[in-house]
Amino acid sequence: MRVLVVTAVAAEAEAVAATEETGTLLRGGYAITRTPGLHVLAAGVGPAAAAAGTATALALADEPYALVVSAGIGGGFTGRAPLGSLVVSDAIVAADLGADTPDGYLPVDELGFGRTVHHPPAALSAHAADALGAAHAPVLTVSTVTGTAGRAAELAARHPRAAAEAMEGFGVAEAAAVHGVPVIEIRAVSNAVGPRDRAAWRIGDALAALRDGFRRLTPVLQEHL
Ligand SMILES: O=C(O)c1cccc(C(=O)CC[C@H]2O[C@@H](n3cnc4c(=O)[nH]cnc43)[C@H](O)[C@@H]2O)c1
Repeated sequence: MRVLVVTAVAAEAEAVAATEETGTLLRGGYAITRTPGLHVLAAGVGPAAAAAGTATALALADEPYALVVSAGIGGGFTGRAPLGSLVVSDAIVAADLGADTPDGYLPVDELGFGRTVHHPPAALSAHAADALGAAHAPVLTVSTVTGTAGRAAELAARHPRAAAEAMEGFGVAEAAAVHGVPVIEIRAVSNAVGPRDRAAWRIGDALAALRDGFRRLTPVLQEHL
């Protein structure tokens, strides 16, 4: 069983891999840390970087991966995912991939092309959420971090079950789908989705939650993969 975990930055990769070993460079300049059963790639911030890095790692793998995990810190929707908590996706949703119209936002699938949702394996994601004490809910992928109450309310109304937003999950999922590999997303909440307030970020707490979450995840992966 081999799992590819894709983070945005090195601090997230270090929390996930929980090893003293430093990563090596994959073709394309991506840092990858290989531990038994878990390969952790830092692919950069945003859906495009995440898709490019994931696709590269999957294409260059000498053995197939059984699962791809998009992991890192994220924003939590108020009342749904508090600071320092974890969210395991039951859906990975592209929340700003579409068109603005006089009648409101239209997602790209309603425009007649592409898709906006990937569904992780249901039993695996439910078991993972249970083992991690995490919310089991949709995670939104955005290209622009939400920074106002108005935008937060708009997203919360459009996605009433969404617990978190981040910037990479949908890109990772698109690349995984091309390679026929299942995908889940795990986010540790570092900030609330809403008005910009950098002083309120709790990145250290979120990275600690991510580290603890991956320690609990290993037996779940062994059972399902
Ligand atoms: O400058 C800001 O106001 C600001 C607010 C939140 C996050 C950022 C980032 O640049 C971090 C992007 C990075 O972290 C993930 N992340 C963390 N919190 C959020 C969020 O609330 N919404 C979207 N992404 C978030 C993201 O996946 C990136 O990897 C800046």
